[in-house]
Amino acid sequence: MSVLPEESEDEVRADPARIDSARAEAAVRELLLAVGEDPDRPGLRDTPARVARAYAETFAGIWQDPAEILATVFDEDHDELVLVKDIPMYSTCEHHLVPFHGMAHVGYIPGEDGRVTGLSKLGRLVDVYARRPQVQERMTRQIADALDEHLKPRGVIVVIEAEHLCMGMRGIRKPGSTTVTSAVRGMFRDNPATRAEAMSLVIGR
Ligand SMILES: Nc1nc2c(ncn2[C@@H]2O[C@H](COP(=O)(O)OP(=O)(O)OP(=O)(O)O)[C@@H](O)[C@H]2O)c(=O)[nH]1
Ligand SMILES: [Zn+2]
Repeated sequence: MSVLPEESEDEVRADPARIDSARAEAAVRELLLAVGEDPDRPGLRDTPARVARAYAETFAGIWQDPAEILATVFDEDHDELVLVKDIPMYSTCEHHLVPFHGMAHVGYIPGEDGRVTGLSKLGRLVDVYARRPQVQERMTRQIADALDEHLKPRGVIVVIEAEHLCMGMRGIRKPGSTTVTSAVRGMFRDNPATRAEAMSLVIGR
């Protein structure tokens, strides 16, 4: 029996049965025709199938349930901050279907029961919401709300710093600009000092 690493390639590739591959392939072929390309030339012949497979991975989060990820909890009796910083994330801007990417920082203060979840689960949670057509603000809130709902913590803080390729490679063409969004719940929302302390830990390098 083989033991898969935490985030195996197989796992990331998602469930191909969940995507209508034939439909995705036909759509990519149409798009290539629409921009004036020849989808039958040798270099593009396999492209619709490749894009369909890539989309199955890029949008795998549509089919994933955050509750399953956050079902792993440990009784640690910990009542102070748990923060995982610099979680790399790749998402897709739902307006232009091009990537935005950067870092997510996810922290929480466990609830009365002192239960914590596995550290890797915070990264998995980010992926569940990143692998969907997204808007950065919504993704930030969704991560915070999922933690709030499933862990019942005293507080949650989520900060995402990302570069949107739709603002770099096209349109306004401002490559290198970073968009920072935050969502705070519980203690981080109610107590400015707690929030400021967490923010300095998150943003401080
Ligand atoms: N608030 C927010 N805006 C986003 C995000 N991703 C992309 N956008 C913006 O969505 C907007 C879409 O604007 P539209 O005027 O409908 O589309 P557009 O003509 O392609 O806009 P330009 O990008 O300005 O060329 C743009 O201003 C993008 O910068 C995001 O995650 N959050
Ligand atoms: Zn965009």
